[in-house]
Amino acid sequence: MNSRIKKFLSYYKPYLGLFYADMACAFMISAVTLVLPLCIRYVTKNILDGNMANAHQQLYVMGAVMLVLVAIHTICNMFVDYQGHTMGAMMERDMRRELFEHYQKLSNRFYDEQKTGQLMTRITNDSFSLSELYHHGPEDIVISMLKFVGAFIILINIDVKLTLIVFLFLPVMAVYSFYFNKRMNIALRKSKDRIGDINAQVEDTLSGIRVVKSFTNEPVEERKFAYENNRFVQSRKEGYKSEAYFSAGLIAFTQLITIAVIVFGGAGMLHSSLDLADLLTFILCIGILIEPIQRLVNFARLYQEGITAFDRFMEMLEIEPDIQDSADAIELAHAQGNVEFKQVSFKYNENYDYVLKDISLDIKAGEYVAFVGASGVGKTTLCSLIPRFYEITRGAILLDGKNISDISLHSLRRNIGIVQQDVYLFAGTISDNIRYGKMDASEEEIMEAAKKANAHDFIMDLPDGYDSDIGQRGVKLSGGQKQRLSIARVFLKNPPVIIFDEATSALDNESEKAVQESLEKLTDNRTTLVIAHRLSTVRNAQRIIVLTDSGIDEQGTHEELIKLDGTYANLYNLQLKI
Ligand SMILES: Nc1ncnc2c1ncn2[C@@H]1O[C@H](COP(=O)(O)OP(=O)(O)OP(=O)(O)O)[C@@H](O)[C@H]1O
Repeated sequence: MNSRIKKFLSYYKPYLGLFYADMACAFMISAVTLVLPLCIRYVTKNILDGNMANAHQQLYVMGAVMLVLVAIHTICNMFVDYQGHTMGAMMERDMRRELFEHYQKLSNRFYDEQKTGQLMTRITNDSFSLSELYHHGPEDIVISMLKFVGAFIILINIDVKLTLIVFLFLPVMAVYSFYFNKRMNIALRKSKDRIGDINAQVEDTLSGIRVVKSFTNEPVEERKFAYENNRFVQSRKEGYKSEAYFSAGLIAFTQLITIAVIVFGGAGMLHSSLDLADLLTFILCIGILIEPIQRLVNFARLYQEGITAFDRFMEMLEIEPDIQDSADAIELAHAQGNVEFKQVSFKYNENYDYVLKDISLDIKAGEYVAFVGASGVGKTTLCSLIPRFYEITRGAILLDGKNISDISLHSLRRNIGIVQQDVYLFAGTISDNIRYGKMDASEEEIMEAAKKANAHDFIMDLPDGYDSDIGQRGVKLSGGQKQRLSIARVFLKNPPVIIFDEATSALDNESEKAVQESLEKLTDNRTTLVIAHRLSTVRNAQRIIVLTDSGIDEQGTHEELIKLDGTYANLYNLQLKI
């Protein structure tokens, strides 16, 4: 069996009991639907013809039988609707969890190329389409087949000629239904895309709401939004038009078939080849015969959408994370913090130029090293290679003498703390965000970390202290406050190596001083790599490494480099003038 089909079916495995029960109910629904008209036929043909002695009693018995059938039908319908959908939702949850876990394994290189909105669509909309197929697919096929074949057998047993007349209509009806259903699907897909465009537009405007307001460009944004919003209505209009043709057409076909049956069946009655009970049963069975067509058309749509979603799901799942643990990766408990670059070269993509070329660098445990250099020269890139956010192209990076590609990713990253330039805070409270450094930290530990990060005082000034909500991405905090929270987070993590990518945007003097002080405390007894933009950070460094496009240009202490009167001295003098 094709491996994708196998994978598709594997999601049923934990719910086989529920699946079989669902199928059994689908079978019962079809059976009862077919037996009911036969009961009505029996009543009209045998009980109501006035020849039965105990007609009254028989009538009540049949009434009771039909009541039981209706009860079974109702219970089975409820089971299919409730448990069947629940099974679909649980399968959807399983697939979503698998994809989410996979997303977390994919590397930075992957995310550099992707749009977050599209990845979100795959994990939400696509899994929903699949859950519908998982649940309704088998059920629709079973019910449709059983009803269609069952109704056909009943009809042909009543009157062959009349059945053939009905079957003359069916191909036309099927073609008509598939045609309009296809158009409906195209419009449906279009309107889903339009919703995606509206989402993107809203996200864009709301993310940049401060810029919009500062330029008083609200009308411009409203126009852009109105454009997308109107395109959505247009696509919906097309969809509703096809839907109207589809639904009204199906009703018309059913009515046409019923009229044909009444006319031709009536003629049969006049010629005494058919009685009233047969004609009545025939008319009741027409609905049962036609309903599967509608169901199958619906199934075709579900199938198409579900399989497309499954293909997209598998495409994503089959992307191999390009940074993984090696087969015999070692666990590094607590590193000392010696970091060595051996002839390291790196480019982001095969088609790009090298960002770093033959970098060799030996940083001793506990050393405080600052990287300086022009913007875009590769300072951030160099540091992001140590936690293996990107795989180096050539050379080797060693942590305590061990090649980082031989260390398990988890233990490597556990030993490295990073304070990013663009601090990312999660929606939630101050406490939640600091705890991110150590998920089992106590309230005392959190407060201790905040104190070390010079964050405690400003936190206590907030109305809810540590329980204050910081808003989406920490919008309710200043740049310096966000940075101190991210430093507190690293204090809790307590790694032997830290990378501090200094914020380029200027902090006010007080904030800068607070950040600087907390950073100094953080660097105690740790290997510290600072991507420096400010003179104050550079001056404190035991070693300054000056990067240029051609690699490491100079290294030494501030005094040594000033004396050298080279690139660093130039940079320094330039900053002083500003
Ligand atoms: N994810 C990425 N994909 C492709 N190229 C990238 C990526 N990130 C950075 N670059 C490129 O790599 C080069 C080095 O960027 P990097 O951010 O390391 O420089 P930097 O020295 O830290 O700059 P700055 O001081 O402005 O932060 C730049 O030319 C940049 O355009």
